[in-house]
Amino acid sequence: MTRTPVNVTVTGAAGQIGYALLFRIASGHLLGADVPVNLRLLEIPQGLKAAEGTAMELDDCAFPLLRNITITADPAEGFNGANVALLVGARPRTAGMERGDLLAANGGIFGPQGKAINDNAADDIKVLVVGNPANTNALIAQRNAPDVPAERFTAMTRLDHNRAIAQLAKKAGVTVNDIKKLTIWGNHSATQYPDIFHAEVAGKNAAELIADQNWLEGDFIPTVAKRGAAIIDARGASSAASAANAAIDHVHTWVNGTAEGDWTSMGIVSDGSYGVPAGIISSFPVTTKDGKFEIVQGLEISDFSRARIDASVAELVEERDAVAELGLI
Ligand SMILES: NC(=O)C1=CN([C@@H]2O[C@H](COP(=O)(O)OP(=O)(O)OC[C@H]3O[C@@H](n4cnc5c(N)ncnc54)[C@H](O)[C@@H]3O)[C@@H](O)[C@H]2O)C=CC1
Ligand SMILES: O=C([O-])CC(=O)C(=O)O
Repeated sequence: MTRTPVNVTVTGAAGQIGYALLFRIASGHLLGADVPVNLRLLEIPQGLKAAEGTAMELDDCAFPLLRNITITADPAEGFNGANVALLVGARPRTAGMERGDLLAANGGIFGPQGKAINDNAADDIKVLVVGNPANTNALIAQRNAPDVPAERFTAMTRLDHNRAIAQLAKKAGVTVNDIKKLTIWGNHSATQYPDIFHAEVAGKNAAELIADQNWLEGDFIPTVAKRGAAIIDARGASSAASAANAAIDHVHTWVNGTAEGDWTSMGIVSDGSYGVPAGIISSFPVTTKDGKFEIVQGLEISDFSRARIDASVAELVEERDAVAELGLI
């Protein structure tokens, strides 16, 4: 049976994440090895020529699943009929900046794109915001798309999730395959809280197995939370291939489901669970099935975890208030 192609829009297609992302979408890693895709590359006018070059290379791969490529600087055309939208296009930070410092530069991008999604995307649109500050940019896009169900707007904390899994696996001396139920709470920023208290290492509770509070507080949490800055310091540019990989993972898991006995982390519109104010876009532990996600409920939150979740959520509330002040939501 021939499946109907899925329309996937990528903004910032000519940027470094775009270059690492598009070839994997076209080769079937985003949605599945049997799902044909049409690519819509949305750029600003200055980025169109480079996007055309990338499209030439995509052609040259002769990907069996890639049906057609549209390149445009017009958001209405870029999001026309989109089933999946990856909002990557935004300025990256450089050394010495926090991601929140990008709010003024990037916030203005996401209102018009949210509106264009509202007016042009397919009814089943799923949106992942990657451009920083991702949670609050996702909030801006969501608030500008009143006809789209709020839960279709998500922000990427999967890179943090994957980073935390890698660090925990190293410490425990196991492979990443043995790590389950890791959670990133809060903002994709230095205040995020990577939580190992419910995580499992080969079926055993991670915090009890590691039993090393100094490592947890002095090494694991800051290493994960500040990894983006460490990459900028080492590479001279912000994470690209790992960010693209996380975007692929995020959407693949959303569409195809979490594994039995595991969950993932996604920035989603809070319903008030775990005391996170309803309406802000915060990272939670979620399970996914049939293209829908649910927050994992009933986890016991210790005082240690509570203080860290609250601090990150307080930052998200501040960011929400700042963009409200700027008239972006
Ligand atoms: N959530 C996460 O975990 C991560 C987020 N990021 C963020 O992703 C964003 C993109 O990073 P890079 O690809 O490295 O940046 P880049 O500078 O290489 O590429 C950005 C691209 O976006 C385009 N662009 C700018 N405004 C646009 C608009 N209004 N519409 C469409 N395209 C537009 C630019 O022309 C450029 O080609 C940055 O904000 C970065 O901080 C990066 C890594 C991880
Ligand atoms: O740190 C940055 O600016 C880029 C990013 O979001 C990450 O690598 O997590």
